[in-house]
Amino acid sequence: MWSLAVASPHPAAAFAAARPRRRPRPAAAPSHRGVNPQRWRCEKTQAWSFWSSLRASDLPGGLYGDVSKNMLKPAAVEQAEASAHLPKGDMWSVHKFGGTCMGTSQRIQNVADIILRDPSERKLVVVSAMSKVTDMMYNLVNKAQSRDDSYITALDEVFEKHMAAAKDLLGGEDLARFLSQLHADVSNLKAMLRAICIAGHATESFSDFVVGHGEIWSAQLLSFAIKKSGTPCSWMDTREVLVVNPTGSNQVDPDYLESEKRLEKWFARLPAETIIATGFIASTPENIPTTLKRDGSDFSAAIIGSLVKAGQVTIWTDVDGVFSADPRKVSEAVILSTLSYQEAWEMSYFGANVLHPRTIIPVMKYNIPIVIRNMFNISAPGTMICQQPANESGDLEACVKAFATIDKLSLVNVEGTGMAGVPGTASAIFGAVKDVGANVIMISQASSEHSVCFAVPEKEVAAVSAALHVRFREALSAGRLSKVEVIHNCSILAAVGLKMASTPGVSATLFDALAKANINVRAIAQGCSEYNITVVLKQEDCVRALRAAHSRFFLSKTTLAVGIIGPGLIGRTLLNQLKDQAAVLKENMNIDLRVMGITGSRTMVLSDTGIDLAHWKEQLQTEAEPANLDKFVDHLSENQLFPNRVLVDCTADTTVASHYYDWLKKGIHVITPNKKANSGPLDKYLKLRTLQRASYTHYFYEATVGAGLPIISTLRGLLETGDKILRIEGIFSGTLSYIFNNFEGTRTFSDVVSEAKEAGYTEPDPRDDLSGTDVARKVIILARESGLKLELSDIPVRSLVPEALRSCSTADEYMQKLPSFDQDWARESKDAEAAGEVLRYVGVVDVVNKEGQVELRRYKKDHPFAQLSGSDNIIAFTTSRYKEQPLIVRGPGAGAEVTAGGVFSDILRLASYLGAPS
Ligand SMILES: NC(=O)C1=CN([C@@H]2O[C@H](COP(=O)(O)OP(=O)(O)OC[C@H]3O[C@@H](n4cnc5c(N)ncnc54)[C@H](O)[C@@H]3O)[C@@H](O)[C@H]2O)C=CC1
Ligand SMILES: N[C@@H](CC=O)C(=O)O
Ligand code: NA
Repeated sequence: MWSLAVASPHPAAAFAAARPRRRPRPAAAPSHRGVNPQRWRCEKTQAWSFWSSLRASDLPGGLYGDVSKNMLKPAAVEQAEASAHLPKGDMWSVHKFGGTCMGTSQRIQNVADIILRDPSERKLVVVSAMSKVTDMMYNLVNKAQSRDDSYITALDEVFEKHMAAAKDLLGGEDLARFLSQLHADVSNLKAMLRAICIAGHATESFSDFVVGHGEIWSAQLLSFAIKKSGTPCSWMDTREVLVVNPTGSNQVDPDYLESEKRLEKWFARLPAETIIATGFIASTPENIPTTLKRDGSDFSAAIIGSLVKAGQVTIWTDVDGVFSADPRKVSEAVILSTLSYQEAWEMSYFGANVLHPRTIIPVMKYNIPIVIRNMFNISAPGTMICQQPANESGDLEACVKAFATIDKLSLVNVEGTGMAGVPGTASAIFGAVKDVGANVIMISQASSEHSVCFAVPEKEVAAVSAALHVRFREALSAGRLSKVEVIHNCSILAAVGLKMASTPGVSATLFDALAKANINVRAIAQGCSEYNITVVLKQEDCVRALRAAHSRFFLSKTTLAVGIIGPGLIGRTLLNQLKDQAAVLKENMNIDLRVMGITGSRTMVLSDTGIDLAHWKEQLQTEAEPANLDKFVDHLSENQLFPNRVLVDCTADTTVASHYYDWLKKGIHVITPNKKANSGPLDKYLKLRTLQRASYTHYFYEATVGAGLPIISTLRGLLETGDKILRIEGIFSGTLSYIFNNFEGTRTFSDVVSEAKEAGYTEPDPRDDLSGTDVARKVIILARESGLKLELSDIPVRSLVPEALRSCSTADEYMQKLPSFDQDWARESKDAEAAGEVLRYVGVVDVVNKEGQVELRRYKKDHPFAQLSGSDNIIAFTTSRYKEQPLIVRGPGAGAEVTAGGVFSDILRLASYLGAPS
């Protein structure tokens, strides 16, 4: 079972400590009167009427002989004389233990201990059969029906299972009594199954009668186990008490009045304080054995809880309570401490295995709280389902309690202008749907009335579509309806919460979370009951949608699946920074970054849950597979665990950059220090930016200019606040800055270039720096950011690569040959020095004249550009607001740590755009 998590503590959260406790009476006295111990009178027992209720016509002629007499004598009859005086004043505490809880003798003993620890004066415990027994019993009937003799050995197994449990649990007289009853039951069942085998058929009531023994034995075992400790305890065969009417389709309706009467009679005979009742089984008004069908023992507990007006019904299971979302899909799902009846109801409708709505109805009538608890983790307080006061806080998180999903649906869209204002269209549509017996999960119609869409289970959609085509044949051919369209492979995501719709912002937050995870919503429904908002989406997006919505409302971690392309200098430095900072981000900012893949140009490593960043290098050597960018991207985008995906391109590769458009289109965010996309062909750049602006997918590239320095963000800030950029001028190359800052005196030009390369300032190929191309790219990036439509080829560049070295085939060859030009550089530098000047390689974006320049210029020694050191960049923005004195950003503009830091801060910016605290 999984259930729901709680967003904020509710007064009822303290329930665990005081459980079970008195429940305030509902304001209006319920019309249905409960069992009143004062009114119980001793009446002549009717118990045997049930046991003789198997109709003669149901039994194969004569074979059963005296079956009813041989059956275990009901506890009611057996113990009728042993009536203690009735306790007064306190309410019943009703418990229900399912098959898993009653799975072994040890577990039955644990159940007994739980009951004994319950301080309530009156306890009524509903039990299922020991685990697997119900299936074993159905199997007996099936075998007998198909005339398979092995039902005999199968019945022996059932016998042995219970005998073994009894021997473990009981001793002395109790054991002997249980075993003799068990033996008698099994002999009767053997005779009955033999009859079924001969007839080759069992009626439903025969089958229900056989199967019900599982509950009878488990109730007896538990009652003996409790009695062993000296506490008086009776067992109740609920077939004597619960009366239900079959309502077709595997459902029954309890007859509360008749059940109450019978319960009173039962208590009149047996006014016990601790009662173990059989779950699942009941009888018809004609005393024919039946079961509660699919609603099972939970329903038994709820009906009995309502009959005795219990103080509380505790459903014991093997999970800690109701989760905020399916924990198999959302690892951060939390246990809800409280849920209203309506919320629990909605959740179970939307697929959460909380409690069947029918289980909630009987107890809801009397405001009886249901508590779901884990029998294997008694310390967990569980989830209390009760009537909750309206949430007055207006707090979004408190409004949305939980999320649930339903898969394998199809959306049917009936569309056409002929529907608007025509009464009866909806009735015709849903009449056709009803005729094929399909179950409509949700309906949505926009007020234009031009289309009605609804969701049905995938397996029913073909019949629905065919029926609609037949029903609307004329309207379709006359054009009054344009189409009956089926959209396959859909899922529903439902946000559930009592006070959602009256709190502004809930749906905005939900849809924003979905939009940011690039999830397309196909249809929406929200009733005015305000309990849920339902969205239909593509099934493949459903888990991501669930996670995105859950993390937004529950302030759980903003999770981000990261793919790193190019673990070179910047890539590996970034990976190190991520490793060092991950715990802090989780702790302080609720951001959970998972590197799901790292790819170089030859090999790649992928992970479903996140690569261990302390060992990625070894993994890339030992566990790697051949690099394949498509597979890498698919791996990231198909991961269901993390709704938000980002690719970080740390290469300098043009081909990698050419994929950004497709990635953004897939909803994958892109972050990069690679300048190729933004300085490549203008049309592609514009297409990329247009897509980015139109979508919720982000593309950040701060490190492409000035590395970690805030250049792009400063420019954006100026533009977005309405400033007008006139000119951007500066030293944009860390490498060239370093070279001209350090190339003085006796040092050779080639030595300083080698130092810059060693320091990690240069591009993978240092000729990109020396040729001025890198600066030109940055000028283009800033020019385009400022609105100029320039191509790289529009920028005249003075290359510092000597003509003779331009044809070098590799960077290494270039570096080797560079010293032969040191003389030329020494001369140029000396000339400048003689004039009291320095050489500086500058870039200019002249927005006024719509052009860019890249030049080697000489500046006086007192010019700000002459004051730099190391790999400093300096960028001066002259704008309408910063006209007299430009706005200047200065600092190291190249190097592994600062560049990786710039990329990292883009990742965090993305996380904050996705909802992480800023
Ligand atoms: N070094 C610096 O100070 C700064 C660098 N950048 C940019 O950072 C990027 C990375 O620079 P570095 O780390 O210094 O270069 P690098 O050469 O050390 O690393 C690049 C990595 O990408 C890999 N790679 C190349 N093509 C690939 C492909 N198609 N698929 C997968 N992997 C591929 C290479 O094998 C290498 O491991 C460049 O675009 C550079 O312009 C930006 C600002 C400053
Ligand atoms: N090679 C570049 C690195 C940053 O973009 C530079 O030297 O500035
Ligand atoms: Na920058």
